[in-house]
Amino acid sequence: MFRILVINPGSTSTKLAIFEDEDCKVSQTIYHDAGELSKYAHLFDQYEFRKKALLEFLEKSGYSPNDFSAVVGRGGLIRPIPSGTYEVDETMLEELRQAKYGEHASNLGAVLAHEIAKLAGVKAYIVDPVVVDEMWDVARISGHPEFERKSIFHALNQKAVARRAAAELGKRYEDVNLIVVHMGGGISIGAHMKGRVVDVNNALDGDGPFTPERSGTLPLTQLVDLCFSGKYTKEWILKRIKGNGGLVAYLGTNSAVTVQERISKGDQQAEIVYRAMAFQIAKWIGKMAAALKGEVDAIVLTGGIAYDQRYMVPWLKEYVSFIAPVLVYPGGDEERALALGVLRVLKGEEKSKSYKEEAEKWQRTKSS
Ligand SMILES: Nc1ncnc2c1ncn2[C@@H]1O[C@H](COP(=O)(O)OP(=O)(O)O)[C@@H](O)[C@H]1O
Ligand SMILES: CCCC(=O)OP(=O)(O)O
Repeated sequence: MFRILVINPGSTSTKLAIFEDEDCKVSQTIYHDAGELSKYAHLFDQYEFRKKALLEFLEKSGYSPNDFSAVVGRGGLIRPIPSGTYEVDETMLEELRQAKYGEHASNLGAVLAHEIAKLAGVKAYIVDPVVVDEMWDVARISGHPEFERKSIFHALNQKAVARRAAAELGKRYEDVNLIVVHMGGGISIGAHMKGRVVDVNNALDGDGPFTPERSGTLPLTQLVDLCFSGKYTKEWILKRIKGNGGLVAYLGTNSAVTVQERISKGDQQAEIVYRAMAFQIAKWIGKMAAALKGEVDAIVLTGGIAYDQRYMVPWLKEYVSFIAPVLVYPGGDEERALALGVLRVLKGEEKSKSYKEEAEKWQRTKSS
């Protein structure tokens, strides 16, 4: 039996789980509100507080680092690579610690996994990091050669629920076309064509709907004017785009649960903002339907906000049911997908990939 510790840091939560082979023995989701997170100027300033949550989880569950066969963390902002299970290595750790490719909570996954794995003398892994890139070249073109659209999204959960949806449709993932919508702290909408995510919004940039904590696509000229107004620092503006945008900016909370409570008590401002989020998500689903030329087997809703059966799910169905049937997987399958990715390696069913080799290979294909 293999026992695997799973560490999944998200922008609004830390999710932890312990698996024994395929069985989840214990799991916990800790939500972090916008006020708590706003104390930290940079992502790595959150390291100790997220580590404390992890150690408390281990203690409360009665485990110590020595109990694990391997540790797996959510994969963060590194260089673009194909889908798969990767051993955490020094190059990856250094890039994450320096935030060489940007800041996001997922960057903490590999670093925390490495720290616990080192104590136990076992290996640390990541699976399907947020930079998995299978995008068509035509989807990379932004509108100006100095700007490139990038594939940064909830790759792990999108792939996991897409496989589940395909199985539910009685087909292989490689034989279906799906639009997968992950609604968490960030929101990504991916066009999955026969097992490949051929287009997706960059969930971290101004590309997509607004989200609990991000602004999404903003009117460009107004943004440029703000940048040159002389009133704000670059950090302040970036924080409005990611961290203090979206629901946080309009309603002062990153919690869709709080917004739903406010709507149910008659808060009209909360209702119009939350409805606008649904409206923007629906329009992105429409874009992805066009990318798939209308051949869509199903639309799959997932992530924390897909638990919202009162407002978000029915609103989205109202807008997009004409495209394809809508399947709902609330929360998602991230912890299981992380554990199973490592289990396949531990059982010898699959080889783990080398980050350095795959990143260099990806770069060579791009430049050839
Ligand atoms: N039962 C629920 N109903 C509606 N929204 C929910 C529910 N549970 C969590 N959420 C919302 O989902 C969002 C977080 O989703 P999650 O996928 O956990 O995000 P992340 O991994 O980015 O932290 C938050 O806005 C949270 O309030
Ligand atoms: C980095 C893209 C994935 C993302 O937005 O994750 P969260 O929803 O956890 O912020």
